[in-house]
Amino acid sequence: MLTDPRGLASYQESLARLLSQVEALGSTSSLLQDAHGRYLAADIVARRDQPLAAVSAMDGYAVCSLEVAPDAQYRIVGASYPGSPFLCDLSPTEAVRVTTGAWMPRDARRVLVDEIAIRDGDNLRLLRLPTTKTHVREAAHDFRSGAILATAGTRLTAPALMAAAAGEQATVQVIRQPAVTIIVTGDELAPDLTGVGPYQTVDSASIGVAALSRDWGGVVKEIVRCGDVVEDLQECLRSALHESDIVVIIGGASGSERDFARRAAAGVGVKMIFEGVAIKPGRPTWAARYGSGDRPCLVIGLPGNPFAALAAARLFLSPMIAKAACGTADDALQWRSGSIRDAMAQGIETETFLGATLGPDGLNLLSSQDSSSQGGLAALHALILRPVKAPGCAAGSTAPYLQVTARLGDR
Ligand SMILES: Nc1nc2c(c(=O)[nH]1)N[C@H]1C(S)=C(S)[C@@H](COP(=O)(O)OP(=O)(O)OC[C@H]3O[C@@H](n4cnc5c(N)ncnc54)[C@H](O)[C@@H]3O)O[C@H]1N2
Ligand code: MOO
Repeated sequence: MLTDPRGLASYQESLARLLSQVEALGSTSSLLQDAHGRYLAADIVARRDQPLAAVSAMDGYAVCSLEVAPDAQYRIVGASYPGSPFLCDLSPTEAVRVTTGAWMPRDARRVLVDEIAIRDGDNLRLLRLPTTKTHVREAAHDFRSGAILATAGTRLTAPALMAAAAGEQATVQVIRQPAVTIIVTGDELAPDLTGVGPYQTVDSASIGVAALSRDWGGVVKEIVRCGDVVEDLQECLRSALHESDIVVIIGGASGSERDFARRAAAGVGVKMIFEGVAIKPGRPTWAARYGSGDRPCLVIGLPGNPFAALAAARLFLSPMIAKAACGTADDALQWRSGSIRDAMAQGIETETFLGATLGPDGLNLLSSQDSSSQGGLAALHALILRPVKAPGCAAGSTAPYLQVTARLGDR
């Protein structure tokens, strides 16, 4: 394996060290309607049979005999609709009007669908013979009370929420979402997006990193802006460390006399996990842990250059949040293989992640890969991995990529 000239560890090694410090948070109960996107801490067990009784699968007429003669005639004795059943005993010449989902009358065995029925007042005769299909959904044909509808660890996506609701689960046990505080450092950063002064920079990085955090299941408690003063940064850090599961510091990550993030963190008693990673962009990324026992807090320091901050957040922060929110980082580490539309030169001495757009015909590299570039970010869908000194390749070659926002692997 090639060694980084600065002695920094690889992405995989740094990520593994970081993730070994992350544990799934405890559980909490939530109303089902508020649990969208959350991970189940306990199985969802059906509290009822579904359906509770046999129901009609079609609009038509329920009759009690499976055998139907071509000249059969019936007297319609009532109507059963979903929510208002008509629960009579039927004689062989009686029929009950039913619509889809209505409880079948007792003893009714089949439904003669509207398409073959001719109704005249209370009398019913047939246009032609029915098929062998009964058009009846038997009681509990979907699931029985006690059936497991979703297992612990499942993400409550739209389909999973529907299953949980069908099982009559008004409240569910879900894993607590990690509370994320974002601290942004830099004297040059404008306090808000309106009225940015001539020597100021828009704080775009925190907006993107906050959104990415939410995408992966974090709750962003606060975005705190702080100047380049160690003591101020330490004060922000101290309160963030006590109120959050994850603290993100953007900027001030490299080593100049104006970069204070790591110095400030060291001064408030965090234990470094790594300081810099052999990747591009994102080399100055650092990580640390604060406290132990019940409520440790993890700190991730991102570079200030916006594309570098976003890429490093996707590579490190998303898996951290995913692991804290569901017990495994797998959902955030779904590497896929994609066809790259452009030819690529030989890889450099550092493992590189290239921004790309993902379309139906493969991946297109963004025109600028500069770590400060933001003009093309609206079309950023994926990060392509270029290993150290990867051989140059022609257009149409395949390479591993990670999607930036979408979860590919909902379990
Ligand atoms: N001599 C060296 N210089 C640099 C090195 C190095 O190894 N040796 N590393 C470079 C790399 S790589 C990166 S990435 C940058 C990032 O360093 P910092 O984390 O210390 O970033 P800052 O100095 O705070 O800011 C860099 C740049 O980004 C702008 N910025 C900062 N915060 C935000 C924000 N929230 N939103 C938008 N833009 C932001 C800031 O104004 C600067 O322009 O260091 C290289 N230098
Ligand atoms: O990590 Mo820096 O991201 O290359 O500009």
